[in-house]
Amino acid sequence: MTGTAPVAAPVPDPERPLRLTVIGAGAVGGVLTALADRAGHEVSVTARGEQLTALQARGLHLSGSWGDHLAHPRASANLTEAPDLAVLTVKAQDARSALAANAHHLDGVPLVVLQNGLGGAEAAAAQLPTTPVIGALALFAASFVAPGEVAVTTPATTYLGPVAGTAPEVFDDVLATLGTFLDVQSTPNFAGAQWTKLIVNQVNALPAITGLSVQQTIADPLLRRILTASMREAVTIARASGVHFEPVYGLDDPVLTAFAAASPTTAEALPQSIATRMGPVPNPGSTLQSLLRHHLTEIDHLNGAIVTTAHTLGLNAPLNATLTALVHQAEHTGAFLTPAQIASAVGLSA
Ligand SMILES: NC(=O)C1=CN([C@@H]2O[C@H](COP(=O)(O)OP(=O)(O)OC[C@H]3O[C@@H](n4cnc5c(N)ncnc54)[C@H](OP(=O)(O)O)[C@@H]3O)[C@@H](O)[C@H]2O)C=CC1
Ligand SMILES: CC(C)(CO)C(=O)C(=O)O
Repeated sequence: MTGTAPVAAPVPDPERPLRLTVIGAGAVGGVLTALADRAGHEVSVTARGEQLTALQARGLHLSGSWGDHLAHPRASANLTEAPDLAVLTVKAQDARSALAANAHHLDGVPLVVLQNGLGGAEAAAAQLPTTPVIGALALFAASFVAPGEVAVTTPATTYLGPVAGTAPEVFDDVLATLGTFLDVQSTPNFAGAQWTKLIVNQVNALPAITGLSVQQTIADPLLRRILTASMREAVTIARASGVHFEPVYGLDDPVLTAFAAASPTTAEALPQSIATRMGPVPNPGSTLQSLLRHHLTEIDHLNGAIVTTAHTLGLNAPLNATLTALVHQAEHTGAFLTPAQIASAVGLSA
């Protein structure tokens, strides 16, 4: 894959385990916690609600594509000491308050911000000016099965990119450390990689509106047509704002340029290739998972980011705007829609 460089992982030193903390150990953070613990690192987490109670009482159980492991990380509502390395894995809308609550222990500590959407890592760097920040984009899929239980439904690479102001040697150290338990690659243009991931995350909205998995959504002819159209709209807006798509998950600038130029029917091959990569284990996606836990979603940072970008250019992204509104409707009503209802809402004939 061009523009990315695999890194040889160092062997963890049993004499001095690395003290890694995961801020917001939900689905993705839970997976990182269990993998890091299995690799011999000393892991602590912050969590809240039922998840915090379960972690303190029973520990954290990982299952799925990366095997089974039971970890007993130190769990608290907020950090109680400064770690060697921190990873922030809360949803975008919780990032600012989670960082504010832990800022005192993050001074000078390398912080990986693993978050979908645009600008999360950059916002963290602006909020914590004395903390070196590294951006991360996970392509593996993680499910929050129950408090204390997480599962990997699709194994895949996590892409890391430096944020302006972070020293190259700090970035290299973090890449090597995460490489001791995770499949990681560096990406030089992190903003371009965030955009490519945002195109992949077009798969999130329709499952949240229908209650279906990503794979079921893409298998449905009507939903696949809507998804293809929303992805094409997103690529068009990105290109209008001068984005260069970095290689992520088999997508890159030439692939997405050809996707936007293809006939709508030919273009459907792209979401189908994403479903194939995701494999057979149903993946609800992180947005539907928020809804199923009766939480607000990240949708304003996903399809909503396409709408915002369009507006800054004096353009519109009507399909992404409607999908954003339909996810908000599902947040408020708790009811799912059928493919035909969605087609009617977005003005497509069934
Ligand atoms: N799940 C996936 O497959 C993937 C997710 N991502 C991205 O990774 C990020 C994390 O997603 P995901 O793991 O699914 O989200 P989750 O909601 O499962 O995990 C986030 C956790 O952080 C907790 N939390 C929020 N604020 C705080 C706080 N201040 N202190 C302590 N804990 C807190 C949440 O608690 P509560 O439940 O109470 O809100 C929740 O348990 C998102 O940006 C997502 O888009 C990227 C790739 C794949
Ligand atoms: C890659 C994918 C689609 C995995 O589910 C994801 O990023 C998400 O669910 O938010």
